Amino acid sequence: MADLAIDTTGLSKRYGDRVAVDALDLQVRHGEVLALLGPNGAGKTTTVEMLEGYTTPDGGQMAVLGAAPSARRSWLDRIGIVAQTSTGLGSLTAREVVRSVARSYSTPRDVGETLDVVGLGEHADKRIGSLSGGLRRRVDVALGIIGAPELLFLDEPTTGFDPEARRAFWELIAGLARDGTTILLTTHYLEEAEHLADRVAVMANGRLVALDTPQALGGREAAVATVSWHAADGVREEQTSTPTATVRRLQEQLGAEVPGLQVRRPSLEDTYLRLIAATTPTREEF
Ligand SMILES: Nc1ncnc2c1ncn2[C@@H]1O[C@H](COP(=O)(O)OP(=O)(O)OP(=O)(O)O)[C@@H](O)[C@H]1O
Repeated sequence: MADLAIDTTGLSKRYGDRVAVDALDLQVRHGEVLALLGPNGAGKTTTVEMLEGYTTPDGGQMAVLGAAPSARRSWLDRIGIVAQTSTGLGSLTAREVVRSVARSYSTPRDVGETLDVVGLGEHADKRIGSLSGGLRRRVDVALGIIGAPELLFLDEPTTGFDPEARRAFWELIAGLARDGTTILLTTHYLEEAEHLADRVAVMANGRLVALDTPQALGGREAAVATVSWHAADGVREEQTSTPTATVRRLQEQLGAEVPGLQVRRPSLEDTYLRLIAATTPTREEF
């Protein structure tokens, strides 16, 4: 379909006896940010590598930007990749590497602006080998976006980032998404998925076990809420599916400002852990 950036049907991959990806049906719209979550060994990287054209599927169909992934220049020109393993070009500077890769794209971004936007401005002329792990990861991100891709694959992009760098990265990704870039992101950080993704796909044992907005995943919106407040004899808690009515009742009993009032629904992490616990675990996940 023309409005899909990624469209897979029954996509499968096995390694020996091990089914890494098991008949995956996945549709990602143009301009969408989709976060792929799942425990170690769930099949996220294998999925991404098939969509990037690095791994050949054993079964199923896929269209990525309307075509089968390939080494064709015209297709690669529209794709950006930040893989899980980092660049090994330690003896060159970030600017040299990014400038050189920019030449292989037909309409690259400006090199200096790209280095600035990933937060490498003041480190751009240092050898990559002398940079910290987090800064080296930013070089990977710069290389992923230098071609101004329509579709960007990010495989665990912020591993090793400090909280400040992670926030700066989120702003960068949100900006790319606002400009219409389609983004497929794998991450183990639930907060990252919640912050960035339009929809979240949860994989376990090679299968898709849930796909929804971060707000609605696994029935989160409809889940029972916990209302807690400070009473004279300590903290009280009530489970309810009508928290607004409970708060109104508490206001009538305790006054307009209910002391220590909190209304909590399951976090994305609570929901994710529940979804994963409901799947059959494999040995690798322990
Ligand atoms: N090249 C390979 N050869 C053999 N088995 C592989 C290969 N690549 C992946 N696998 C297996 O396929 C399964 C899925 O692995 P994959 O790397 O896709 O999971 P993942 O969800 O990306 O995990 P992680 O969160 O640890 O990156 C695992 O059982 C893994 O051991």
